[in-house]
This record gives sequence, C-alpha cells and structure tokens, in this order.
Amino acid sequence: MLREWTRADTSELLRVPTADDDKYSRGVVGLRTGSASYPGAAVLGVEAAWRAGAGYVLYTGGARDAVLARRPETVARDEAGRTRVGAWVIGSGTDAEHRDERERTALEEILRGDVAVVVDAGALDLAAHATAPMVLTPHAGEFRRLRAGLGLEDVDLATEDARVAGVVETASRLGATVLLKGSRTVIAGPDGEPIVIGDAPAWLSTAGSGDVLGGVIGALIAADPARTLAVSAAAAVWLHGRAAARASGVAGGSSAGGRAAGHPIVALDVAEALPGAIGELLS
Ligand SMILES: NC(=O)C1=CN([C@@H]2O[C@H](COP(=O)(O)OP(=O)(O)OC[C@H]3O[C@@H](n4cnc5c(N)ncnc54)[C@H](O)[C@@H]3O)[C@@H](O)[C@H]2O)[C@@H](O)CC1
Ligand SMILES: Nc1ncnc2c1ncn2[C@@H]1O[C@H](COP(=O)(O)OP(=O)(O)O)[C@@H](O)[C@H]1O
Repeated sequence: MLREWTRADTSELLRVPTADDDKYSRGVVGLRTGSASYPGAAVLGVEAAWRAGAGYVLYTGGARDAVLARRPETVARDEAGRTRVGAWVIGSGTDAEHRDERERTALEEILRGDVAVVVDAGALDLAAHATAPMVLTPHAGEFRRLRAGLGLEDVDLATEDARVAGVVETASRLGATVLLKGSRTVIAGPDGEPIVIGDAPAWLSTAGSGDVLGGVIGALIAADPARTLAVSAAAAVWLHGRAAARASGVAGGSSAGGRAAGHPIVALDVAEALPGAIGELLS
C-alpha cells in the first residue's frame, strides 16, 4: 500500500500556539549545516526553520556570520550546551570530502544521541553507523550514492514503483526514515506504509530548495518530537510544496479556473512563503 499525503493530513498536525506555550515548547531546532564553500545553504535552512514555526533556532555550523546577518534571532554557538534541542538538521551545504576530524566528531556525537536528526547532503555517508532516530533526505544522485555505500543494488528511478521499493529497502536496511526528493517525493520509515507527496510546482526545482526543506522538517519534528518521523516529514514536504505554489503564483489558479502557469522563484522565496502556507491551513 502507498499512502498519498493530503492537505487534510497536513492540517491535522498543525496547531496554533496557546497561552501555555513558550519558545521551547514550540520547538527547538538545532542546525549544524553550511560551510565556507556553501554558507547560503545554512542561511536557507535556518530561515526555513524559523518560518515553519520553530520557537528557538540554534546554529552550530561553519557559516555563523552569514546566518546572523540574515536572522539575528538565531542563537549561534559552537555546541548545544544545555539547550535541549528537539530536532537536529545536519549536512546541507557541506561536503564529506572536506570534513575535518573536529567536524566528524561533532556530527557523530549528534548521530549517537537520542534526538531526531534530519540528515542531508554531506552528512549522508555517516548515517550507516548512526543510532539516533533519523530522516535522511537524499535527492536522486545522493540516493544512488547512499545505496552504493550500503552495498545495495542500483535501482531504476524512472518508475514510481521502483522508487518506492528502493526507499522502503533503504529505510529498512538503515532502521531509519528515508525521504527521496523529486517531483513526487517518497518517504518510508523502517516499518509502516510508504508515503508519496506530489503536486509541488516544478518551479521548486531550483538550487537551495532542498536546504529549505531540511529546515522545515526540523521545525515540524521539533514541534512534536514524539510523532512518527515519517509523518512530520510528509507534512513538511507538503507545506514546502504549498509554499512554492504560493510563491510562484501557481496557487491562485488561472482565470480559466485551472492551475496558473506561475513564474520563477528562488529558494528563499519558498522559505518566506511558509508562514502564508501555514496560515492558510490553520484558518
Ligand atoms: N546556496 C547554497 O549554498 C547551496 C548549497 N547546496 C549544497 O551544495 C552541495 C552539493 O549539492 P548538489 O546537489 O549541488 O551536488 P551533489 O554533489 O550532491 O550532486 C552532484 C551530482 O549528483 C547528481 N544529481 C544531483 N541532483 C540530482 C537529481 N535531483 N537527480 C539526479 N541526479 C542528481 C548529478 O549527477 C550531479 O552532478 C550540498 O551540500 C548542498 O546542500 C545546494 O543545495 C545548492 C544551494
Ligand atoms: N520537477 C519538480 N517538481 C517539483 N518539485 C521538485 C522537482 N524537482 C525537484 N523538486 C523538489 O525541489 C527540491 C530540490 O532539492 P535538492 O535536490 O536537495 O536541491 P538543492 O540541493 O539545490 O537544495 C526538493 O524538495 C524536491 O522534491
């Protein structure tokens, strides 16, 4: 069975903060992303975590100046210290080939913890030996590399059946949730039915939009760390797609009542459209 994720599924797990909430209860997201080569990826993930409703965003990566220039609300430190992080995001905007020992040690510590970790891009190679609960977020190229590293056969990603089977097998091998990005994103947990989320406009295929997605997933996990990771991840993908539809002008429909053609967007536009997408579901 394959579950097609819907708008109603997403609405169900969003909530308006109440008088009993504080910044911590709304969700603390920790990001160790970005590098001297890719500072922008850190900015995009941090912006997305805030815009998706995090109450507190902690940044411990290598692009502190760029992150603070864009989002001074962010708490930037070398380590989490006593801050209780609800979800980590690692790997976006980093390259495993240029990782030094200090960085490896910091990432391995996060991956050995009991807090859920969104593992993207340059950290995917570390997932095989991790014990923390994880959501891996490869694109097709990274998915192939991940499977090869695990000794799994190459899969033909041209058909959805094969993509779903490949994601289910990888999730089961890792004991983690795997999210294969694409025009239809496939998610599978270590057990449970796989989920597919489609309907995002193809304008979303623009550099950095995956870095934005990492921040959204982190915020949704941190908002309720007890929820099944595949469910938080699916809601994040749906919201990310909806934000892209709003930002690109596709969401409004055309004068003929169909879908508007829309217009180009950049990844930061998607992050900035997240509050409107969330408000639309809450109203
Ligand atoms: N502004 C920024 O700082 C940005 C940083 N980024 C970071 O750049 C680093 C490299 O990521 P890239 O994805 O560019 O490069 P990768 O090194 O992951 O991918 C390179 C190769 O993988 C294959 N590939 C990539 N995407 C594919 C797809 N969707 N389907 C099939 N094959 C695909 C292609 O053969 C491509 O040449 C990551 O750390 C990423 O997070 C990117 O997200 C772009 C924006
Ligand atoms: N044709 C498409 N239609 C809709 N969404 C797409 C399409 N292609 C890619 N996407 C989405 O765009 C994002 C791209 O992420 P990724 O490949 O990691 O890019 P980057 O590394 O540049 O951030 C993912 O969320 C993916 O699902």
